[in-house]
Amino acid sequence: MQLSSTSTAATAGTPAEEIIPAQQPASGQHVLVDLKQVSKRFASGGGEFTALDNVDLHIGKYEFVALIGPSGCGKSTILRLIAGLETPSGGKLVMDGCDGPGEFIKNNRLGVAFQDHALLPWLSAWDNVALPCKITGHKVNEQRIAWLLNLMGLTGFEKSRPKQLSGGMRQRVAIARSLVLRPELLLLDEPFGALDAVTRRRLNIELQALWSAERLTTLLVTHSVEEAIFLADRVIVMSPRPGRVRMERRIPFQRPRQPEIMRSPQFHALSDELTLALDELEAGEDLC
Ligand SMILES: Nc1ncnc2c1ncn2[C@@H]1O[C@H](COP(=O)(O)OP(=O)(O)OP(=O)(O)O)[C@@H](O)[C@H]1O
Repeated sequence: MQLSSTSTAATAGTPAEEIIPAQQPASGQHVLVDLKQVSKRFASGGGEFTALDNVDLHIGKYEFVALIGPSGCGKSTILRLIAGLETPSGGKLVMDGCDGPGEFIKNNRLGVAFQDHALLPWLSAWDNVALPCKITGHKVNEQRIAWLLNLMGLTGFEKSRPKQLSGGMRQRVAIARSLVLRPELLLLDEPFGALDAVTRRRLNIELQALWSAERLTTLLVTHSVEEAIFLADRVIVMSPRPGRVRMERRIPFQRPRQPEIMRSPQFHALSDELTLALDELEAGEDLC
């Protein structure tokens, strides 16, 4: 299969009008995150290694975008650039009209939850969620913490320490923590990667509810094609060596989405198409 970032070809079960030109939020949508021809090079063995090459990626306000691609294609590097943990070697990162993520970080407009949940083991679930308030000198909003813990199915576990919680619960505490300061933009890097399929599916439903309730803009990195299709408005496929955006699909399912959509022919068609694309990229086929 030929992949193209500007593909307009219809796929089985996916009407042509639902496939939009590459890397664009829906027309008229306010662009919150705008990567313009962004490159990232790392020092490597006395030379340089290009992790990202001319990446164009636009995320609209309130959009849910999922990034998938073979290991090492630069998905986490994109998240780290947006989170201000790395700086671009070339190109521009514009966030809500400002140069770089500084304004987002300063004003707590950014929430981050990565696979390694990094909860403090000596604090309770409640205190871990409250931690960003304390670090930034914000008043601890007890009502909001209770609401977030409830939304994440953690009511009754407020006093539990991380080691007393399951992996899924710890991940949910980390997501609640990332949201306590009411960020507008949520960055999720494989937040459910280490969990079993059943727990993962349940958390996907909870995450969807949370995304709707909070009116969040979300960028999710995942290795699961099904997770990407279930959650996202758009799925973006990257290729490795160097990392580039190769393809994208707009996901047509209405919200709120029920797990039953995963059994629909349209879901299967999208899943097959994206999985095939990943297989080809993994095999290193020339897609240009
Ligand atoms: N700080 C760094 N220094 C040197 N190389 C790095 C650094 N960070 C990332 N890389 C390299 O950049 C490439 C992209 O890494 P990145 O973690 O973004 O990929 P990924 O798509 O998220 O991978 P995975 O799916 O396995 O998590 C990899 O080859 C990685 O080794």
